[in-house]
Amino acid sequence: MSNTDGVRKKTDREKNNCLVEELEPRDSFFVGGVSVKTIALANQKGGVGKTTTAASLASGLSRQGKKVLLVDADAQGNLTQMLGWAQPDELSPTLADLMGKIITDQLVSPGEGILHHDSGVDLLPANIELSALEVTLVNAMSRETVMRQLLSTVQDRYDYALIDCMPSLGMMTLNALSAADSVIIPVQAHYLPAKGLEQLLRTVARVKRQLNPKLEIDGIVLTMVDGRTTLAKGISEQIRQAYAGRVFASEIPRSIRAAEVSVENKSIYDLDRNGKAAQAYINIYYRSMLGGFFLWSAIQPK
Ligand SMILES: Nc1ncnc2c1ncn2[C@@H]1O[C@H](COP(=O)(O)OP(=O)(O)OP(=O)(O)O)[C@@H](O)[C@H]1O
Repeated sequence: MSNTDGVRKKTDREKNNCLVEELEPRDSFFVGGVSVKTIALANQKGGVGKTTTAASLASGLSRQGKKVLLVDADAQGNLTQMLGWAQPDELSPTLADLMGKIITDQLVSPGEGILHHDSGVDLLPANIELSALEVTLVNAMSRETVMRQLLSTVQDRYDYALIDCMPSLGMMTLNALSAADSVIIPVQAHYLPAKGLEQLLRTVARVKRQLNPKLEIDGIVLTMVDGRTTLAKGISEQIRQAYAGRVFASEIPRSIRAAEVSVENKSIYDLDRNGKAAQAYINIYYRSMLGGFFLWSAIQPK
């Protein structure tokens, strides 16, 4: 794949030129930005480690003394459950209620609906109601920037906001990308994700051009890498070659401890502070704090 890399990039640019659908132009473009460093964890493929990565980066940043808000933007409410709220459907208000208030022009009090976890990380929870809200968003004014408006009500309270996106490229993910300063893309090193990744990168490019000029890509994180198999090593190598310069050097290994993060209500640092998964997440948040990669030129259509 390495010797065809130059050809691939050219082809991708051509694809960008002809396949990019235009987003409806909206006056919402001019809504003020959020001043915390806001990072969206996005990949339309399910089960790739978005939620585990969001929770692990948040705990790590919190341990560095940063004030961190986690935003569960997935109707499955997995992040909400991971942090110990086992019945997300019984919570109120949730992200859906608060975004609904923004849509209907009601006042949202700063901090409304935010839950405080013992670890020091705060959470805007989600539940199944977010699915209905996503349908409502389609006909809402400034529909792509409702989350950005909501997060602007707490912008002075946090150093970081991490948004755990749905496994889709629908309205909620567009809202997350419109609210974010940067995006981290977890990719499971288990199959070749080229097609899905190109689609995601084109979506990020459209959002940057049309809704959120400050949006950057922090990088692709390879997750659940099984270092024992030559298949995983080969796939990891191929992804690094295909997306040269856009992949974090640190890989998240497949590990029982990392899997336990989703059920133990403990962070990877509590479970295995010196393990490879914890160390890899530490490297990634340090890299992200430094501004990630400057990769934009690689995916901008000419
Ligand atoms: N490094 C890892 N090693 C082993 N298992 C992992 C690792 N990271 C995540 N998992 C497990 O993989 C599953 C999917 O992870 P996670 O929920 O973080 O993915 P996701 O992309 O957020 O999923 P969804 O798209 O459904 O929201 C979970 O059961 C989680 O515990």
